[in-house]
Amino acid sequence: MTTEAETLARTVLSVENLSAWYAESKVLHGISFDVREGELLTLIGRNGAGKTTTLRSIMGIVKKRTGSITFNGDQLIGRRIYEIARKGIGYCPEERAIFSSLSVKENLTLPPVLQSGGMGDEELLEAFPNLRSRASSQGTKLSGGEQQMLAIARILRTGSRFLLLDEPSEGLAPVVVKEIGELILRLKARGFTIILVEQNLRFAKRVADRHVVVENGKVVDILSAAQLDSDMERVQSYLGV
Ligand SMILES: Nc1ncnc2c1ncn2[C@@H]1O[C@H](COP(=O)(O)OP(=O)(O)OP(=O)(O)O)[C@@H](O)[C@H]1O
Repeated sequence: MTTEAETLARTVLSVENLSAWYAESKVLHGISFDVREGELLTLIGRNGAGKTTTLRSIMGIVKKRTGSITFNGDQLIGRRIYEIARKGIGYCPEERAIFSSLSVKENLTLPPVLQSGGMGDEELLEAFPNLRSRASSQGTKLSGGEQQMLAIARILRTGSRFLLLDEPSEGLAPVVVKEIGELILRLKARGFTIILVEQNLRFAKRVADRHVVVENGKVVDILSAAQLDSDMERVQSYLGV
């Protein structure tokens, strides 16, 4: 059943028949899905299914791609990374990309503000209290959870309202995964639209509205949160768990 909110929310990102290559190797084979305003969508699937490549294709990091990716009606295929970032898409890669020689404060202030409405430094330190006490610590001296928080905080400063988060829970202790989950839910409550790549189904289930299942570079299923709840076996079979 479609809820009234789903019917009313407009489509922000539309991916249609997306194929992508690394050199001569084709890894995405016609991916299609839509993301609505304020929605939190996960990409789930086994290792190597093509989830990260989908995010990297949206962001323009994977350059050889065909099909269509429209963001607020603008075509992203053929656009460069900085042009895509300027449209208000923030990407948080799996490896977090914290600059090791820079302090927390320097890491935070490095990316340019691209859109108005980004969080100010004080607002960010309020939202991420553990970063305040670590403000002058070197990036790599942080715990995995703190690095993940910093990586997310950094894109919030740019003013992006559409976030691509690649496995933010990876390698973190359960208590930290819970904190990251709470942070993501707070962002959702503030109206951010999010695509989350996630292998941790329990985590994905807690935060998402819909789940796109990717297998061998194709979308094989799209499930609502309610469908995931009632049919965990189906999803687990996709993930081979
Ligand atoms: N830089 C690269 N050059 C060549 N092939 C790559 C590169 N990065 C990924 N691949 C290949 O592309 C396919 C899709 O990888 P991708 O990283 O998108 O998968 P994934 O679903 O995100 O899985 P994972 O969770 O393991 O990152 C895999 O077969 C992978 O080996």
